[in-house]
Amino acid sequence: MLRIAVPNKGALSEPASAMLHEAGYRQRKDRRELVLVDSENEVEFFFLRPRDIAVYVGSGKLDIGITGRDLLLDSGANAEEIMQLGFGGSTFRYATRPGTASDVKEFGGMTVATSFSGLVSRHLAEHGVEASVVHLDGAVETAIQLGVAQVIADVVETGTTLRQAGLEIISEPILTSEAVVIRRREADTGEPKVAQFLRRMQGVLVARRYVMMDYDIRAEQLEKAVALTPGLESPTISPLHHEGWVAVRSMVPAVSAQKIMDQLYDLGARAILTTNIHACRL
Ligand SMILES: Nc1ncnc2c1ncn2[C@@H]1O[C@H](COP(=O)(O)OP(=O)(O)OP(=O)(O)O)[C@@H](O)[C@H]1O
Ligand SMILES: O=P(O)(O)OC[C@H]1O[C@H](OP(=O)(O)OP(=O)(O)O)[C@H](O)[C@@H]1O
Ligand SMILES: [Mg+2]
Repeated sequence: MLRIAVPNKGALSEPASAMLHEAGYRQRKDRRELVLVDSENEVEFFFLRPRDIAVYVGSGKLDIGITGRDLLLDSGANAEEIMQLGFGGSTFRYATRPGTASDVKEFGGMTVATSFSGLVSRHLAEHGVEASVVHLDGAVETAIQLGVAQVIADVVETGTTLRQAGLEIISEPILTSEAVVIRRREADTGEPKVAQFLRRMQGVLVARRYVMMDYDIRAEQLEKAVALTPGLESPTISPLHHEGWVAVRSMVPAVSAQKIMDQLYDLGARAILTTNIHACRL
């Protein structure tokens, strides 16, 4: 059985379970379920706090985990990221009240409040800044108002939380994060069960990002049309009963599908259809 750690709460929990469900795995129906055996797929899921997942995977107790890159790096665990999952995107940044500082280098002698003290201590040291770091569990924005710190370092997605706390971002992001699949360092990612899991997750990513496009076009315009829809490997071209016409089938990025349809129409293509991809293996 492959043993996989999944966030049991927080921002990554629901999208992680949704993605696993799309990949054909059983997922829990009740949030109080902490372990779930999917015997059909020979996988066992452990629903754990996102912050603890790198620790379990790094120690080798669990084979694979889904967590945030920021949490992985903060943990210092013996684990590495092996796949990006395209959700839970955020930046990790410093913020202060306006006028406190305009660069990390000015934090010397100040106190920085954060839930990611490993990450922040390392970042300050790399920049040669001697500041104190106070570890808080969450809602760190309030630490400034309460006089516990002059600077905070936290996850920023839309920036709403910072704005509402009257804080402004300082400097470039400490890092850009998203949900990732992690594995213990030195572990074999080519191991068949792990490779199959990664292929399934990759299949979901492709199914979410691409649509299948079909259209008919005059043979003399085929090269121009194919340049617009090159596909991942190469488009399928089939003859049509109507002489001088061919049918083309190709995968295109979902975000540009409408624009490509307009361009194909202008080239003379007709019966242009897009359909969602439900699942795939490349
Ligand atoms: N607003 C957000 N948008 C995107 N990702 C986020 C957001 N908030 C947190 N994350 C990401 O989610 C992961 C876990 O953080 P989260 O805040 O969900 O866990 P937690 O703080 O342990 O749980 P909780 O907030 O429920 O106590 C981190 O990788 C973080 O980058
Ligand atoms: O930029 P925004 O879109 O406002 O999102 C960022 C906020 O989301 C997270 O908070 P969460 O709800 O997880 O609370 P926590 O601080 O208690 O973990 C994070 O810690 C920020 O406070
Ligand atoms: Mg949180």
